[in-house]
Order: sequence, then C-alpha cells, then structure tokens
Amino acid sequence: MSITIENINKHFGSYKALDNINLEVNRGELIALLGPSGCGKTSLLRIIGGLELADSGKLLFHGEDVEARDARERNVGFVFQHYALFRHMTVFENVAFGLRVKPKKERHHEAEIQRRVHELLNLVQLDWLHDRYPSQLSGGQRQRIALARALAVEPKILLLDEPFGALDAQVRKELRRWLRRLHDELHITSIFVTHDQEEALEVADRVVVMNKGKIEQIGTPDEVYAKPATPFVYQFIGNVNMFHSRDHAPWTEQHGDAVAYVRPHDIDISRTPQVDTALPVEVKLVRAIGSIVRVEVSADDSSELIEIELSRERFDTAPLACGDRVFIRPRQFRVFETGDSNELSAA
Ligand SMILES: Nc1ncnc2c1ncn2[C@@H]1O[C@H](COP(=O)(O)OP(=O)(O)OP(=O)(O)O)[C@@H](O)[C@H]1O
Repeated sequence: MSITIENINKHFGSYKALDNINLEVNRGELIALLGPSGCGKTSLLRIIGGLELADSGKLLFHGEDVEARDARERNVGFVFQHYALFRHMTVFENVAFGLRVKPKKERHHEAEIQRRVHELLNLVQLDWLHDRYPSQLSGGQRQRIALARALAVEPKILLLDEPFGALDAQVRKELRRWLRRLHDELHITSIFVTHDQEEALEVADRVVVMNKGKIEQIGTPDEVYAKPATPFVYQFIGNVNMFHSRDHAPWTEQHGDAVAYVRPHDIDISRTPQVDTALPVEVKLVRAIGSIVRVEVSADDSSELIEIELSRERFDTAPLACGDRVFIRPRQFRVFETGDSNELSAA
C-alpha cells in the first residue's frame, strides 16, 4: 500500500515538531526516517499509524484519506524499541494475540490460528521457542517475536520505531540484515525510524533525512551519502571536513562566505605540491583501522585537524608517519554558502 504525506504540520504547545512534511512512499518500499534525537521522526511515524493527529495536512493510504480512521482501522503493524510483549503470555500466545482479539465474525478457527502462528514463528526463525515466556528470550529474539506479532494481523503497512535501538551493536547488525531479507520476502510497505546512519543506509530502499521537524533530503542510500543536498546531510551522514573560504579561498572557488565540504576519502596526499592550490600540512596521527588507514593532518597556521582516509593498499605504496610534511588537495568537494543550505558549486 502506498502512503502519501502532504504538507503535514504538528505542534506540541508552541513547539513545531513537524514543519510542512511532504513524502511519497511507494508500495512495498522500505523507508528509513533518519535524524538526530528530537527531529520529529517518531511524531511522523505516530501520525502515519494514527496514534497522533496532525494539526494540518493530508495523509493518504493508496490514495484514500485515512485521517478519520483510528489506529485499529488503518491496518498498520507496529514494532517499538522496547519490546511490547505480554510477559505473562508465551511466545506463541503473544503472536496469536492479534488474531484472537479480532471481532468474532472475522476471527479464524483455532486450527487456522495455530497454523498461522507457527508459520510466522518459522518466518522469524523462532518456532522452536514457541512455549517460552518473553523473560526467557534474548533482546534480539524478543524483537523478532514482536515483529512476528505485528505481522500476524497481516498489516498493509509496517511501522518500526528504533526496533533495534536497545540491542548491542553485533545483534543490531545481524537483525538489520535479517529485516532486509524479510522485507524482500514480504514486500510490506515499511517505515522505520532510526538515528543510526549506518542502519538506515544498509537497510532502506530510500532514506528520509530529517532535522528540526523538516525533511532535509529524500534519496537512495547512495544519493544521500554521495550527493548530500544540504550541509546538515553532509555532516550527519558520514564524516566530512569543512574548509572555510576565509582560510582556503581556492577550495571554495572565491565564493564570498562559503564552506567547502570534503569527505575524508576524497583527499589526495602527496610529498610535493601537485597543484598550486595544494595545502601544506603536517601529519599528526596515523591509525590503521581494518582495511583503511586514517590520517589526521593540520595546516601550519591552524590547530584544526583534517581527517583523511586512505585504503591500506594506497597507504602501503607511500607510507606516512607522524611529523611528515605533505601536501593535500581535495579530489571532490561541494561548496555551500555559510549558514545557508544553498549549494554554490561542486567539483
Ligand atoms: N507528546 C508530546 N508532548 C510535547 N512534546 C512532544 C511530544 N512528543 C514529542 N514532543 C517533542 O517533539 C519533538 C519531536 O519529537 P519526536 O519524538 O518526534 O523526535 P524523534 O526524532 O523521534 O526523537 P528520538 O529519536 O529522541 O525519539 C521533540 O522535541 C519532543 O520533545
């Protein structure tokens, strides 16, 4: 089911939590709402799910206005960060819950409920835990059961609010791959909220980057990483070095008050200046991290550190050590006006 969000606004008292949000989610798409704490991700998710009302704007499911429908009538499944499983019920009963509380005329026979629940438990690969209680499960297992429970009522839309937020890094990583595979199998239109950029880039078809109640950019993971639309997106997704026009005029191409944004892996290092605009720097730190080598340098007249990433292969052909004096130049950069999101140029 597709979702259309048009000019949605939401205030809490005088605070504007959502500022004119427009978003089109295609049928079967997996969308990540990504942004720092307090940027409005959860508020938007709750409005879509019918747990909160927007002040103004339109919300359509498959072209149909759903504002008047309450949460139960929207056919939406929820998974929250804190496992909302019923403690006194077994895993099986937790998943069966949504099926058992359906109005009598829609309710399935017991045999059908049994079949469906086992099918869902198999889908999340946890049927072998069906008679355990939530307290006897790991955090990751609980979230998979929470997802099975959300899927039991066959929602047309799945909303996930930081579903892996409370889990440790390794389990998070496994679960996000698992979620992607599951989505590829089921193709339910899904929106998940996260503040973790790696999670959003790895799992989603498209990423919606939010900041202070507004959408900064909507794009594929590759687009938001490689072509950030605003300085905020540049800084929020991936690492970036900023060069101000007052210190590095050639790199900002003489634009008045501007900043050139350069990713650490887009900087070349050489022993001799390859171009007039190369910046002389001193190496302050060299650290190998897995397949990359992180080098930090600073210009003579500045204490600001510039971060550079080299592949280990490249580093090995011309190793560097602390104290070395070298020249750097950006291979690729984008220039934005200071304090504004207007892009001035790209190279
Ligand atoms: N019920 C409420 N009453 C008052 N203010 C609220 C309410 N719900 C949210 N807010 C405020 O609205 C803003 C957006 O909140 P929201 O929960 O949508 O952000 P978020 O991006 O999901 O953040 P987090 O990642 O921390 O959950 C925050 O400043 C929050 O304090």
